[in-house]
Amino acid sequence: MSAAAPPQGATGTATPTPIARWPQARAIARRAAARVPRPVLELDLDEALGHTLAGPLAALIDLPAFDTSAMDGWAVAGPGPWRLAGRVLAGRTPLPLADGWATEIATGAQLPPGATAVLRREQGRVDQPTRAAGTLHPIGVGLLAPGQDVRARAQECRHGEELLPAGTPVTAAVLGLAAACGYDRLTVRRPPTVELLVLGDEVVRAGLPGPGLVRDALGPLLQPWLRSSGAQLLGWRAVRDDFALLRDAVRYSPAEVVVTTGGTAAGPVDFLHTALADSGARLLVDGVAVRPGHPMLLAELPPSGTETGVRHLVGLPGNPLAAVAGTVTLALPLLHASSGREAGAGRFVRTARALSGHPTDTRLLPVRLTEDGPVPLAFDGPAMLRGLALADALAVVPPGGAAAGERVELLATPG
Ligand SMILES: Nc1nc2c(c(=O)[nH]1)N[C@H]1C(S)=C(S)[C@@H](COP(=O)(O)OP(=O)(O)OC[C@H]3O[C@@H](n4cnc5c(N)ncnc54)[C@H](O)[C@@H]3O)O[C@H]1N2
Ligand code: MOO
Repeated sequence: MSAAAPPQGATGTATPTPIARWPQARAIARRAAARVPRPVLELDLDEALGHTLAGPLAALIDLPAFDTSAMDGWAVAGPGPWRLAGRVLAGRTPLPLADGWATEIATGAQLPPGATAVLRREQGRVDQPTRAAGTLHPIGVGLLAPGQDVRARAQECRHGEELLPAGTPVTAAVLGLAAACGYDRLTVRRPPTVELLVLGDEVVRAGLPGPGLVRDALGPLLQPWLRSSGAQLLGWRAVRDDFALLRDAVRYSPAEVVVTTGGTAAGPVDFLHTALADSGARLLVDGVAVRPGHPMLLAELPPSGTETGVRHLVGLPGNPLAAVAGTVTLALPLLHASSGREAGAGRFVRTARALSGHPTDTRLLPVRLTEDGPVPLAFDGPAMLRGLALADALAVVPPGGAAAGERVELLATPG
């Protein structure tokens, strides 16, 4: 027996787990995350990007906070022509405006009390006998409607109004909205920590692969996907095809979620199952009725030295598109749920053409979205990424295929 081989007896779990249907596998992954308590953190806005809101975001002020001019021009009171006096710039407090008067105003400036509308610069002409005084005449506009070109206070939201639900991913737009309504810090879920282990002696991380070797496609592909799930990626490393190395890498990983690639099948150096059994892991999913990717698995790991809570391992198959299928089926649902993100309603489109499926299993198909719905891309074999790199989404084709006119679910492929 080589040093790479598992010990006698460590040949897998005692009770084989039945192959899960694809929707069931996703649900199991989400449910597994529910067992993990998830504390909250307060972060400055510039640290919060990519996290997930722990509670609803409620406005701390009215938005806008005051009646605001939507245009450069004049704030006017009553019907024109108007006598002209002064100006209001953004950021200044205006004086009240009496009926029949107008004052020059900038976009974003606070409307003077008493003003009824804003006349745009291009809609007015000023007779100005002196620099201090003049008369403003409207050109080409009839009676100004009350509130014309005024953004009324609280038009967007009222103080205390809920703007976003708990579980919303913090995007750049969320940061902008939070800042606009008064936040300096956000309360977010503490992200789950993840470590990526890339298995396989044949996998090289740089340069042109030599004879019999392949370049690691999954480290570069999966790191951004895992990060975009709301998780904190602790790092990734290559693990050689050696039973003890793999077992220890899994056992002592500091992460709450370990994601492995390769080693899921039954090859002579596919040690993942035996390493899990030897580590006291409990398989929650061991194979999924999906193509590609059917050897994917999900296991619950006992606590490690550094991580004392429940830990999980997602085993992705080594074939790159199969690993992608495992990511969208098990890894992302687990990590989204751990981050407090909602499952979402799912996105469905009608397919104009029939999509061929697997006789008994769900098929995940890289597609381009056109006016006719999803169009399958060529080069969609389990070992290929050429189709995926051009894809807008993965179409979920039910067992037996989808007929023309049928609705199919689309899974987003993170950017
Ligand atoms: N007897 C059986 N053999 C296989 C089965 C089966 O059911 N019975 N399933 C096949 C399917 S389907 C898949 S998928 C693969 C899964 O294999 P593993 O998860 O054990 O992965 P490996 O054997 O380590 O690698 C498979 C393939 O992928 C290449 N690879 C691995 N890692 C990377 C990487 N990081 N970047 C690029 N390419 C990678 C590796 O070189 C192999 O070509 O098992 C089938 N066999
Ligand atoms: O199902 Mo495998 O996952 O075909 O490549």
